[in-house]
Amino acid sequence: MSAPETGRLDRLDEPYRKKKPLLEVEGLTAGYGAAPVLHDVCLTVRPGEIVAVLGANGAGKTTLLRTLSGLVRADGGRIAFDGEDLRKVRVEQMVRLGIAHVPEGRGVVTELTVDENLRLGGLWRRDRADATRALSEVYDLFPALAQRRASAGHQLSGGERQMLALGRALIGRPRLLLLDEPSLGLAPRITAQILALLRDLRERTGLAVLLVEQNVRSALAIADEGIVLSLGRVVTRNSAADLRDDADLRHAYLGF
Ligand SMILES: Nc1ncnc2c1ncn2[C@@H]1O[C@H](COP(=O)(O)OP(=O)(O)OP(=O)(O)O)[C@@H](O)[C@H]1O
Repeated sequence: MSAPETGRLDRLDEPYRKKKPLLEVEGLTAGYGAAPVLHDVCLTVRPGEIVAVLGANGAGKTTLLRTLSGLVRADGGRIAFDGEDLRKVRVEQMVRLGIAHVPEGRGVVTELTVDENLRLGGLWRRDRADATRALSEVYDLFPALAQRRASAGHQLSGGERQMLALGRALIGRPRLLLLDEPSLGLAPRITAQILALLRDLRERTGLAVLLVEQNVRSALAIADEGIVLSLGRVVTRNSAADLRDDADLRHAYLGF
């Protein structure tokens, strides 16, 4: 396998390139048993940067997010978040540190109401007033959820559930969002709304996002950088604009 192509990253838009990385991953190896799924994965995400993780089914995208959030144990390599060694941080401490993971399949508690689900995301806040403020910020972001705050999770549409999962992650005001397949099962219009919201959040709050997405065009439309995984290895890292616009790159790494 040839070394990942990285030269074009120099052309990424400022100011993101100047900022110190928030997440730094080097030589990451991880998997579920004897044979690793991820091999020697390296990536960085800077504050306010959206990095899309692309690749075919089974390439290891979900495993990467699960390893970063501590759900899968890393066998080797370095994961640093704001300089702190994430491999030593327990899963339940990730939210306090500023990392939120929205897994594929969304993880909404279907028996609880919208309001209760959101409060779960802010339970760790000591200050009740702050938790209430965070809750109203999320309702401002998702007016559809505000209208359904008393509805149970199982009464929501797929799009509403995805918004709820995202809202629950955002209530902790994370610095880094690990987002797995937000478009899964959603109508293109809802997907576009959710992705536009991410872009807006990063502009306003400096939120950094590591975005796993099967819908390559949508992901590259909002991302700054794209990383392509194949069989658990990073085969290329490029600016999203190059992956979008350079037909040779697209054919070589994304197959379209
Ligand atoms: N819990 C698990 N136990 C054992 N192997 C697993 C487990 N989850 C995933 N794998 C294997 O790890 C590899 C990578 O899977 P992963 O779900 O990370 O890929 P992916 O790129 O997210 O795929 P998709 O786009 O289909 O969701 C696959 O070969 C898969 O079979």
